[in-house]
Amino acid sequence: RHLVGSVTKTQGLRFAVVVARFNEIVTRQLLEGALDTFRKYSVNEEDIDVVWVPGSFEIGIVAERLGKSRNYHAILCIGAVIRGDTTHYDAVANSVASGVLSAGLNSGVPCIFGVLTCEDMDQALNRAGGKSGNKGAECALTAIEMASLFDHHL
Ligand SMILES: O=c1[nH]c(NC[C@H](O)[C@H](O)[C@H](O)CO)c([N+](=O)[O-])c(=O)[nH]1
Repeated sequence: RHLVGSVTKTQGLRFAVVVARFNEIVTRQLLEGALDTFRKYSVNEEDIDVVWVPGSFEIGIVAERLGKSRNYHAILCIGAVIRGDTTHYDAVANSVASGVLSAGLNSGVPCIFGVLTCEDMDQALNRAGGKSGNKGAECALTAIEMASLFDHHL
């Protein structure tokens, strides 16, 4: 048997989106891309909760708490870690990735990694609705597939 999530059967699926305010000109566009995709795939507005956190470092603990609430089928994590001239880029980038992974493993609810890690603002904006597409939209599709896989098969 091949167990696969469907992206067409979204009825009843509930999502949380954890989004970082840091680099908001990027993360707001990632969020819009995600919400547009949820709408396009007929996810009801009232089945989506958006939770804002100060920075990407804070995403993991909030995602785990939302997962443990058992209120959501998947949690989409959105942020933008940009090296630019910050010194603790590596510390933040590495901790954010492991934070999102742990949140999923610890809560048992799929936590989707929609955090950009870029060298500069241009790269980030290109991936948030620019010429490289919108990572927020891509990750919303991943969230739907994983939510459906877990809800129907796992
Ligand atoms: O989301 C980000 N947070 C950043 N730092 C803040 C961090 O996420 C925490 O909010 C902060 O360290 C307090 O815990 C960033 N940089 O510093 O470069 C960044 O690029 N992106």
